[in-house]
Amino acid sequence: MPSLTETRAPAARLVSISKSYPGAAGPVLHEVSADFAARAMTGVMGPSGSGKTTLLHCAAGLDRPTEGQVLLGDTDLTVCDEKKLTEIRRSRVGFVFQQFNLLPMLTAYENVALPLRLNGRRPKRQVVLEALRQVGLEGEAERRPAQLSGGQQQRVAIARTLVTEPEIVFADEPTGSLDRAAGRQVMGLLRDLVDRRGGTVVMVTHDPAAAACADRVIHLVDGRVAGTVEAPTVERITARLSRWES
Ligand SMILES: Nc1ncnc2c1ncn2[C@@H]1O[C@H](COP(=O)(O)OP(=O)(O)OP(=O)(O)O)[C@@H](O)[C@H]1O
Repeated sequence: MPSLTETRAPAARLVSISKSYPGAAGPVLHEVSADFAARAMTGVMGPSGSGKTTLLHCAAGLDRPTEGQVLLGDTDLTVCDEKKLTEIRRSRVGFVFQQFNLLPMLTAYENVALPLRLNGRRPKRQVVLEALRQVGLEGEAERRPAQLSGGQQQRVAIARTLVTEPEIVFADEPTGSLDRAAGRQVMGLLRDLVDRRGGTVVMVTHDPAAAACADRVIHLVDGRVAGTVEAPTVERITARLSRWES
């Protein structure tokens, strides 16, 4: 029987992408193909240097593959000019980074309102407060990032993503700077985004506990897809990791 993630049309798709950096010995990604199912969470795992962040950046239109196609819905990102890519990143894609990437001089409220301003929209106060409420931080709206814990800062970053209602959220090690409890809370929010709001998440992680929250895990080794785990659990991920990486 096909899995849940196989029966849904992909929100994004990599078609045989390769990526080389100028001056580097060889390609970092070798003809990688992957479908990121809509309304699902896909984890991307692999050893350090295996190309996870490069893959995420190519999929999100932050970088361009040297060869191959990147489809976001029906849009081929590899033929878009920079202006179009910027517009797509602002309006259709959300990002969550390991280091939160909040602007330190802005309050939590202002950080969450920022993507709407950048999109030329005048943020409605209720909309911004509702995004903060969804991550449990409506009471912290006037605090600056330095006045918040790491977990709270990441939750503000998630609220900043929710507020634009992106088609797809790319998260690069979203729990990598957090303790276990804060990491669990952040994963709960990303899971809610998929389960309650019909969102799509693609997440790079080293953490088997975070990856076990995904519907499917893709494993990269030396810039190639070494395998996938459907309906992953910590035990299955750990067992596969040791097999693929040995
Ligand atoms: N801008 C760049 N220029 C040249 N080489 C790069 C660049 N970015 C990444 N690389 C190289 O590409 C390879 C893959 O890097 P990437 O960051 O995608 O791996 P990763 O799997 O995300 O690693 P990690 O888990 O350590 O973050 C590494 O060898 C890295 O040194």
